[in-house]
Amino acid sequence: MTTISLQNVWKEYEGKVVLEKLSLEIAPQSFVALVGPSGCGKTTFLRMLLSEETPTRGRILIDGAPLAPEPTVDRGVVFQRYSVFPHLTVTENVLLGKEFAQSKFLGMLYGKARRKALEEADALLAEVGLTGAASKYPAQLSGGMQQRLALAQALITRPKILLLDEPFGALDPGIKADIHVLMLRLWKETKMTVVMVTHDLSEAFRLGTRVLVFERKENSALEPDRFGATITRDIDVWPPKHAAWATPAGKKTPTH
Ligand SMILES: Nc1ncnc2c1ncn2[C@@H]1O[C@H](COP(=O)(O)OP(=O)(O)OP(=O)(O)O)[C@@H](O)[C@H]1O
Repeated sequence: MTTISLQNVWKEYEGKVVLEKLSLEIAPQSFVALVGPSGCGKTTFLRMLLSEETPTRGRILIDGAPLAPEPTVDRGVVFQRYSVFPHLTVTENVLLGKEFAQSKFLGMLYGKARRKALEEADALLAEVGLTGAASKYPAQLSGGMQQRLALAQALITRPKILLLDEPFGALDPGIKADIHVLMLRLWKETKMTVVMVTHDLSEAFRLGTRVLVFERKENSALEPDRFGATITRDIDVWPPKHAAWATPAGKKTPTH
């Protein structure tokens, strides 16, 4: 159960204001979809939640405590591309998430710990419909399968927060629809808080419990760097998804 709070957060790069006056409470188990014009700072927002960037002003709190200064395993991330490592097999890619979590320095799992991690990886691969692809390399998978793998890799550490940067943006519509069903199921089962950037409004409303619109309210031709984007719309999606998306027993996971 993770609450994210932003208190008057600003982000500037070399005097250029990208984001301003972000004050926001994200309730536990929310699925927040972020939309807005290109370049308005959506990825920057995610990177701040991941501690890859720090706010220029303001505070970000997780369950009331300041955000850790570096990325931690309780925050998973999936990008549109390049989330997985091409030289590792599907299973090795999933294990890698676990290995990073286990030991920052050695990064390898041995003996009993490795066997346990392998069991977890197998279960997760089954969950995302990739059992048959365990020994393949990412280049041998379709785009949809690669994103399923990226999800499995992000989920092996059981993050409390999952950050998604246009994860399904490059997928064909049919494959996208299947992975949406999977995403909602994973979100429900894990009880994570999800924050997803998307350019696709219908995706935002299909997956999100809440849709945030980022836009620049003010523009100045003379001082183009003066104003950043902020939240201009904050929409609770109706009907609420928690009840409607109960996982049926004997679920079926497509494999593309
Ligand atoms: N490390 C950086 N140094 C300087 N400027 C940056 C840096 N990262 C992002 N920016 C600038 O911040 C602004 C917002 O970028 P960001 O990638 O967050 O936007 P976005 O809304 O995610 O865009 P898109 O929808 O096109 O992916 C852009 O003007 C970008 O050039």
